[in-house]
Amino acid sequence: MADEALKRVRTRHFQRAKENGIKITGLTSYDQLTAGIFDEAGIDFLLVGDSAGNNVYGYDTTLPVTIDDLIPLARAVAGAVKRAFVVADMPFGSYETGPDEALHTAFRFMKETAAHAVKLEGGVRSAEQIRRIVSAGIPVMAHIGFTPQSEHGLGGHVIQGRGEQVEQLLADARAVQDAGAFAVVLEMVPAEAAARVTAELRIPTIGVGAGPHVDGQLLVWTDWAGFTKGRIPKFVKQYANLRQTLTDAVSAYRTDVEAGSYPGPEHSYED
Ligand SMILES: Nc1nc(=O)c2c([nH]1)NC[C@@H]1CN(c3ccc(C(=O)N[C@@H](CCC(=O)O)C(=O)O)cc3)CN21
Ligand SMILES: CC(C)C(=O)C(=O)O
Ligand SMILES: [Mg+2]
Repeated sequence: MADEALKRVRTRHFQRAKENGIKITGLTSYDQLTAGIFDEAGIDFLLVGDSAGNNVYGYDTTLPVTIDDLIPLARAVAGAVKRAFVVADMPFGSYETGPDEALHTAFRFMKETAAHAVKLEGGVRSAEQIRRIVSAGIPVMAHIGFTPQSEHGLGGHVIQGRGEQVEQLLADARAVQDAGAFAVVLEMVPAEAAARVTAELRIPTIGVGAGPHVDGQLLVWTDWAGFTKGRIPKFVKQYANLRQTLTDAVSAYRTDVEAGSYPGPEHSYED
């Protein structure tokens, strides 16, 4: 979506990008420093993901994450951007009981942070929630395919939409579009299935492990930057090796302090 250099990204720009065949780029962010860097680099949208559970809070899954865990992060990210569209992820247990709960949660993110939209997981099963939030004037990004909040129900990190399952994926995609979502994330689905969804929908598809035939891409920034500890999904391309960079830096610091070579005169004050 590269042009419109300084104008804020809006939902209509997502729509226009799809219509004009211009790819949309997204990354997660959980803090103001990365948000500022990604925004200045022209990333179109930043997701304050509940993947903060793994990447900020040290949980094994996203399930324990609460609204109160995410609000300060969403405030930091939204406060740091000039152009990027900021999406706040609704955590597990904050919208499933019904449209009233979903709208209440969306109101909290919109009133207590400067985010521009919310995201929630689920297709057909979340359509009424999406409809209610959208009817209150809040844009919703949907999320179908592999939905990490249902990891246990889905039996692990299992690719969704293979073979006959593509019909369910298409039904979910139609349901979120009909409910008024402005875009839909497709996570861990075969490239062919994502291509079918993308061709059928009017709204843009954002792939996370969904191959190239989608309208945009999204990655968890710590995966993409080589910061994540442990296994990263196959779909991630690593663009940096932050973990190694920081490991080398901290070893050098420790060595210097132990050897008495830091701080030197240039880091010390005179009387
Ligand atoms: N987009 C995204 N969704 C996630 O759920 C997620 C991330 N990123 N990144 C951080 C963690 C790490 N997660 C994952 C998810 C999948 C694999 C994985 O290895 N998947 C296999 C395919 C599934 C399988 O057959 O097990 C792979 O080869 O990619 C690893 C870590 C879950 N988390
Ligand atoms: C991986 C993306 C889609 C997400 O929901 C998150 O980072 O929380
Ligand atoms: Mg999430």
